Amino acid sequence: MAEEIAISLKNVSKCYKRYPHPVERLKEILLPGKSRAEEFWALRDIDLEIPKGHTLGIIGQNGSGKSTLLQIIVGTLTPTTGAVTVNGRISALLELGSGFNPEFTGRQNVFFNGRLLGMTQEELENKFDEIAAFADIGEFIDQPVKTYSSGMFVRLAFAVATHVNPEILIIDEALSVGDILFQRKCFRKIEQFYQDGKTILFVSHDLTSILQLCDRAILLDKSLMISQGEPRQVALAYKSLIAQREADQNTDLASFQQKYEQKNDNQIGESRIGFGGAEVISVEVVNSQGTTTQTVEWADIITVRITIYFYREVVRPFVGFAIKDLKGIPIIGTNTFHSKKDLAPTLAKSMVVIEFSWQCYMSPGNYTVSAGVAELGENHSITQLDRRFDMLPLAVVGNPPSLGFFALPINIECNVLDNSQNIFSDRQINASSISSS
Ligand SMILES: Nc1ncnc2c1ncn2[C@@H]1O[C@H](COP(=O)(O)OP(=O)(O)OP(=O)(O)O)[C@@H](O)[C@H]1O
Repeated sequence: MAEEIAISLKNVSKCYKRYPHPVERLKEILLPGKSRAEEFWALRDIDLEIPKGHTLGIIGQNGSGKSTLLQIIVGTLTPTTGAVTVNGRISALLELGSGFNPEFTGRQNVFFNGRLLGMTQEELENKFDEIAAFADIGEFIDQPVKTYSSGMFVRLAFAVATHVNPEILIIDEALSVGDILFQRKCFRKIEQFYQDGKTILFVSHDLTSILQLCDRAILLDKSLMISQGEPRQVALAYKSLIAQREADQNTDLASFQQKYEQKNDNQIGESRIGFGGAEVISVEVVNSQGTTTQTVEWADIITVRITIYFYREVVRPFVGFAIKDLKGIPIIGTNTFHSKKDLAPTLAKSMVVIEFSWQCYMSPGNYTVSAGVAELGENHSITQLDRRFDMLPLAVVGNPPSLGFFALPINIECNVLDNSQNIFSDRQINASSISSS
């Protein structure tokens, strides 16, 4: 059965008028008849369908068109060309302060903003305590919002946006303003929305958040949508783009090579960036028996062995690896520079093998191994010579009793202080305080 579409954009473009100098705007008013504005296309030919129940991450450098796209979807901007269809009630957290009256108190704004978002007075009265508890800004709820810090603002705005029962939730970067505990609370709320089958659009420069929260992503660049699909692939495309921009700015290095291969046999797509000069020839994982393998036992001592060929002399080389989970979230990794194991200068046409060994306490599951070689320059500037993302799949097997990314041996002690209060058997510990840790 075809998926129901929550948001559809067909050939959407947005053109702004820009004046090269403010005086040109004045001239246009005083001497009408001739437009003195220049056209600026903030979005071009965007074709996008977001099925219901999906969480879409939107990635892109500053000025790439992300906010323009969201505003067009929300309806606060009209596209210059193209058509937008939205199926479902939207609640959006766009610019800080939009939808709030600065002179009103937080309490008044909950009602003001809630009404704008389609709630009735009665619904808001019923929800108010829940909204105030989520925002958790204490007595500031009765102060004018113009006196709020940006963190308080986003707390209240997020609380309202997520408690008005939207079918589509749109969040533009706002969460980065809140403190870490509030961010966690918001993430849980977004995950809850996802589980409830709602559609979410999420803009962030933090790729880890995109990987954690989203099941698909798009990359905008200079008004165009240049990549869409699985978040891990789109995040890699973004990293390649950033590396390419850095390379373009570095005119000393004539050739920037970018290779991209799809390795379907491993179900992982390798991505590769670098200036050349050295090459990661191979990466192997070796277990404590000395066997090269892609499946290791939990708690075994494993070695990541990286073989590098240096085409030229590199004065301050460093080599590193990263292990990521299948969402692309880094789990463990280091490099010789961070580990203060400086490598000697290498000669041209030399082969070097570097080994990183550790006891593999990663939780059982599937991972990928990435590796790279780089050169340290003046002022700690870094030139990537060859970085190979997701070269190798790695499975950790075993059955350790633990939660989280690592299953570390945990020492548990119980001291019975008073026979009448055996804390474990009497379940005196508050269950919610355990589960929220
Ligand atoms: N009202 C406007 N008039 C003219 N140009 C505008 C206007 N609003 C946005 N732009 C331009 O359109 C481009 C896209 O802006 P937009 O705010 O959508 O980018 P963004 O990807 O959200 O950036 P950021 O990550 O910095 O928020 C930018 O170059 C911006 O300067």
